[in-house]
Amino acid sequence: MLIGLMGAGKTTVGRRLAQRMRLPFVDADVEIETAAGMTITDIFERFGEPHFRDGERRVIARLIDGTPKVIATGGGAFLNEQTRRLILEHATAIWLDADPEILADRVKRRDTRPLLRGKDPKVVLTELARVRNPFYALAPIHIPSIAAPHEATVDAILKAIES
Ligand SMILES: Nc1ncnc2c1ncn2[C@@H]1O[C@H](COP(=O)(O)OP(=O)(O)O)[C@@H](O)[C@H]1O
Ligand SMILES: O=C(O)C1=C[C@@H](OP(=O)(O)O)[C@@H](O)[C@H](O)C1
Ligand SMILES: [Mg+2]
Repeated sequence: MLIGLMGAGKTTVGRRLAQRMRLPFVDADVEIETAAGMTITDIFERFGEPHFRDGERRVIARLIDGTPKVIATGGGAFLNEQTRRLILEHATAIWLDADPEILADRVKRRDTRPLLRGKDPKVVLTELARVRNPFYALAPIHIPSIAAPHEATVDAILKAIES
């Protein structure tokens, strides 16, 4: 289960990790969008963040309950106390970690993250790192999300899982 801030690479690295482990890959954000029949941006706009977090918790509970898989969470999932407990008790949490400056650069390409809309991503991500990193640090595995290739990050994760 990959956790960490927006742009850390949970989705992209998670997909490669799953291929290497020959496990199915699921992105919780995609599952939420499918279940709700609308985009994350629309869920935030129409129902607000608490409603999104509630759906996120239910989706992650369902995914954890199923067959073994690699799961990419959305960056805020681990901050919800119930979701965090589920993940820590029933999955292997892997924190993909990078500096806010690097993350800000990576998230510029897509405009699908409601928390960053119309704001300076570096400012938002610096504040989120301050608040969230102490929680992410509860994960048993901590991996720096270095610059490409993703394969190097996947190797580091596989090594950490083995030991
Ligand atoms: N280690 C990396 N080096 C360079 N670019 C990366 C790296 N990890 C992710 N990216 C890029 O950053 C963007 C955000 O990655 P994504 O996997 O969506 O992050 P997350 O799901 O954690 O928000 C994507 O365009 C991705 O290709
Ligand atoms: O950090 C967050 O609170 C969020 C991160 C997003 O996922 P990514 O971390 O995959 O961008 C998505 O779940 C939503 O926009 C909220
Ligand atoms: Mg993602």
